[in-house]
Amino acid sequence: MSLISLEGVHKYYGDYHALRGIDLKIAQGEFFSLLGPSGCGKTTLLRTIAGFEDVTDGILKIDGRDMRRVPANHRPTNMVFQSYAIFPHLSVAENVGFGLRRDPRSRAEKVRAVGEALEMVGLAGYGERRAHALSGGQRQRVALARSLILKPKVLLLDEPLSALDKKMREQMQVELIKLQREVGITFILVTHDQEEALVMSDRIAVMFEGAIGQLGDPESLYRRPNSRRVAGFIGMMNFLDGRVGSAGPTIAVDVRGLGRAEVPAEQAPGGVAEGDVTIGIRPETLSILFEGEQSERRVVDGVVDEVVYYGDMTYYDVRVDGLDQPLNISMKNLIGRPVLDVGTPTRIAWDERSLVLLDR
Ligand SMILES: Nc1ncnc2c1ncn2[C@@H]1O[C@H](COP(=O)(O)OP(=O)(O)OP(=O)(O)O)[C@@H](O)[C@H]1O
Repeated sequence: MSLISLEGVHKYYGDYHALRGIDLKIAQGEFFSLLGPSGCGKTTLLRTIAGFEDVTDGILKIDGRDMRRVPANHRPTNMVFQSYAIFPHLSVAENVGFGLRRDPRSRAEKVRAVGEALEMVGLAGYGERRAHALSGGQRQRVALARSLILKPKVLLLDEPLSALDKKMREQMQVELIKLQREVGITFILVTHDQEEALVMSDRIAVMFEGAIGQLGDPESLYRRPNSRRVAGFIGMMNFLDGRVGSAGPTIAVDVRGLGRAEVPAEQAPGGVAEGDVTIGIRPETLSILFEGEQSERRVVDGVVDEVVYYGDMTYYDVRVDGLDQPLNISMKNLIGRPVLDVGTPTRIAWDERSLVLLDR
């Protein structure tokens, strides 16, 4: 049975239709992310699950129980906020134990619970520190410990890492995954950072304008986006014009600039009809053929138009006859492989298996 289930959930703020028929089931122990551009409704959906917003229409159940008229503080959920609202004048231990104020357990038991929670988030021994003397990452851990100590069934995280610098954010991502596996609590994360969602989640719902555009595990979202919008939001993608000649178990498609291709139907996850389509190709599935290299794959000629060097990778824009936009190609930098200059004539290898057929 799913821990959280939403059926036809709508939310209006006055006339504004913020959630437009959300159907979603989230399992016990899942790391689930809500991903989407600013204003798509992900925070609204999270706050609806938490009970800070009511459902205008539809059904929300947690643990089999209808949540209508169940206030936030009586739900088995706990929210960790973006602006880690910890009390600077209290000690770390006092902050973490804050939610146990009215708990009937003895003082000794509470002290033990605080110690356990601090240990979980890697802050054992920090209990006596004043909260204001902590780094951003440490404060975020205190906020987490403060939620975990309440033993919620579901932890709701609203952009919890957005205030941290890149290195710290990446470190905390790994720690959060480990922590979630250890405690086995369902995590629902709101993020607009696609990389964060891909790294951390078991499954992701990609949202646009109050609705779910696609729901899936990170790999299927990346490899088989069901629309141009999803494809453009997750990772880099080249979009080419194409024309479908016949659509059956394999789809015959004419890809402008590249040529004819036969594509298995599973590479059109959104479905496809005869006529004009958009074709997606990820930059890392195209490769530049360097001096003397041969390829079994299809090959097309081009000229290097732009080069961006990233240390481990180089990103090339390569002009190809018949295409309005250059192709974006990412190449791993290997020893003995030169970085090409702008203007270098080159050949590009591509593969029918990496084409994705998308709506226009
Ligand atoms: N209390 C409110 N009253 C009226 N409109 C609201 C309210 N809260 C949110 N909205 C609107 O609902 C839409 C969805 O907002 P929401 O905060 O859920 O988006 P989001 O996807 O979380 O975006 P962001 O990443 O910018 O936080 C927005 O257009 C927002 O302006």
